[in-house]
Amino acid sequence: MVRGRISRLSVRDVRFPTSLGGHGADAMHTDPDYSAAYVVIETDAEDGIKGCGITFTLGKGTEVVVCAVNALAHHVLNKDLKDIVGDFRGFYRQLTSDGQLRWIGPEKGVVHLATAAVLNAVWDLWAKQEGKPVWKLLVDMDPRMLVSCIDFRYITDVLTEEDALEKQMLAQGYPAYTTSCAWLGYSDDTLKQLCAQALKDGWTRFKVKVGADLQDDMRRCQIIRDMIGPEKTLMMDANQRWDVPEAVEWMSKLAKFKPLWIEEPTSPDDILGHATISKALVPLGIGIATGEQCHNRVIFKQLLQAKALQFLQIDSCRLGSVNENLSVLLMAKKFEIPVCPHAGGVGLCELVQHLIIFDYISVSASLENRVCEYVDHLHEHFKYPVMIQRASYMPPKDPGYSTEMKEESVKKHQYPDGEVWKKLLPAQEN
Ligand SMILES: C[C@H](O)[C@@H](O)CC(=O)C(=O)O
Ligand SMILES: [Mg+2]
Repeated sequence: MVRGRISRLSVRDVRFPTSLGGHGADAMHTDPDYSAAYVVIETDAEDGIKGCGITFTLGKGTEVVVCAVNALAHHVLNKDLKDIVGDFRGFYRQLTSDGQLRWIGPEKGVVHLATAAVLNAVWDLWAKQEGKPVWKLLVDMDPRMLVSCIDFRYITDVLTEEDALEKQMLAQGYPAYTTSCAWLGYSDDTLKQLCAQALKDGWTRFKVKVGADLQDDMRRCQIIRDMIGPEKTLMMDANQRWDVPEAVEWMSKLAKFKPLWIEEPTSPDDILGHATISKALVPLGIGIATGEQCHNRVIFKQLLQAKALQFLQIDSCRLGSVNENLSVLLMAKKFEIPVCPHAGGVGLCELVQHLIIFDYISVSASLENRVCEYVDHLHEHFKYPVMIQRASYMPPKDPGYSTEMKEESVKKHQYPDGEVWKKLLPAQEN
């Protein structure tokens, strides 16, 4: 039973100095410090249960997301949780359609990242109170209640509430792929060492970062293909580095390494550009994957309508939490496009596993061409870290959205006053 009135919302800027090890680097984001705006909401209920939510950032700018969370706080404070989840669509819309704040969105950028962090905390709180992991809360939910969480505004031309009520169920662990071996910040030796270890650990699908330098890409892709052999799956990720013709030309040269997909070949806003690239590369056996920087459900709708992608990558912290992701999962089902979520960062694996397990059980009922990203960084800072077995995500059992961070990790990494940053900042200033 949901209970309590939201009595407190706090938000902290938590940063991990991942750039020091080259972790997370790609052709456009060369020195990311994986970070999060970390939201905790409390209620006046006697159970003392807190809801924790994050959104993922790359270091600088997290303070801006923190400001945006604070600007949204008045929509959450003093609300009964029962009223929020009883009209979740209305609450979602209240956050995303604030008559003043929407000017600096709408439903995109910093204000949408902040919305995701707040709503992720609400979902965590709700699931903890129900004593279920979020995926199970969703699976068990009456379909009418489920669709009542979705804001169908702007997508009724492809998906209506009636369409959404026709989906079905099943259950299992979820196949994963690894990105951890081949960040652009890694030397060839590190790449080889991590790839050998990943093979030993049973990984069969690997993603490599490309796009900064063609000769470099050819060499690194050759190393990986030689190591994993012809049968295992290779994906490539350019992180928006190219113009449209450049993407086609570059990938035509990398086609010999047989990538399943090229991810984010160009600007995430260029729907027709993605369609052009897709038209050119699909005949070479290369699909287009995108979504980790897709603003909202409307852009996903248009990518689907334009046949601009073959693999759809939802992100648990960029869209408006579970609510908006539900609408995208249902649209992907309708267009028969497999969902292969973006994960990694700080906590993205922890969150998105709930969405993809729900997708499999309740929406797609298929594993064909479906795989969820896994990145082996920063899980030790979470109270309920992901569990990977035989290169698959095992369904989380703890109540909530797996969003809660260990308090000592938050304290240590809080920016700029945490122990880690107090040591690092004077060194970086010199
Ligand atoms: C900056 C991030 O590490 C980015 O490269 C992640 C990404 O594109 C992915 O995991 O995919
Ligand atoms: Mg990517």
